[in-house]
Amino acid sequence: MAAGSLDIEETHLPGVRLLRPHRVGDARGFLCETWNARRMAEHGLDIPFVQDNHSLSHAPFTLRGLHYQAPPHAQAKLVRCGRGRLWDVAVDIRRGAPTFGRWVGAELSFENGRQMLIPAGFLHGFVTLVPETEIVYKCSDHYAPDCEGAVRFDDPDIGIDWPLAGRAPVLSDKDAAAPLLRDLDTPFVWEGA
Ligand SMILES: Cc1cn([C@H]2C[C@H](O)[C@@H](COP(=O)(O)OP(=O)(O)O[C@H]3O[C@@H](C)C(=O)[C@@H](O)[C@H]3O)O2)c(=O)[nH]c1=O
Repeated sequence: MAAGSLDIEETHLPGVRLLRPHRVGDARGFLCETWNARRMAEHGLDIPFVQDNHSLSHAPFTLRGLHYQAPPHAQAKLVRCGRGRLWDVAVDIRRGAPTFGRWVGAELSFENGRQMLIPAGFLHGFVTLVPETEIVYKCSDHYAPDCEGAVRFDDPDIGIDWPLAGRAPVLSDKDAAAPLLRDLDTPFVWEGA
């Protein structure tokens, strides 16, 4: 298999996919194509990514999320782990969607090379599982602080089964003060299957 090939796995949330680019190894290590617009378009995934983000979390069980950017600056994201291990989550918040409020989670690590593709209309969050974990993600719109929003990571109506091993996560003040989904006037509307 060439470095540009990849596996694409559907999840139970329509539009959320797990991608695994093929790594071509040799004596030096490996190479893989983490994003190839032409190849993705062949799979019907024609996403105009315009910004890449990279963050480092020192402590294990650092939890960032659950976040979204509202229209007109809604973002699809393609997420992967640059170093370490994290557990990534997407939550459907499109009003009227049959899967409204449902979540999907997957472990992304440097070792497994997995990526999560999260369409606009979904919350995104993750928790790091080991120290010094890096996340790298592509965004389909630019950062627009006025359009940012968040929902509590432990919202009981969503019921995410975070792999926290009984620990309290490290949160930003903003995330600790986030509202519940039931109190959010979600800016996303399901447009049908
Ligand atoms: C997201 C973002 C933040 N910033 C700035 C704002 C702030 O000073 C600093 C840290 O921002 P935050 O606290 O919002 O970072 P963080 O909590 O890591 O926010 C991120 O969480 C994950 C789950 C996502 O999905 C991202 O879209 C983003 O919301 O970086 C940018 O300049 N550009 C950006 O694109």
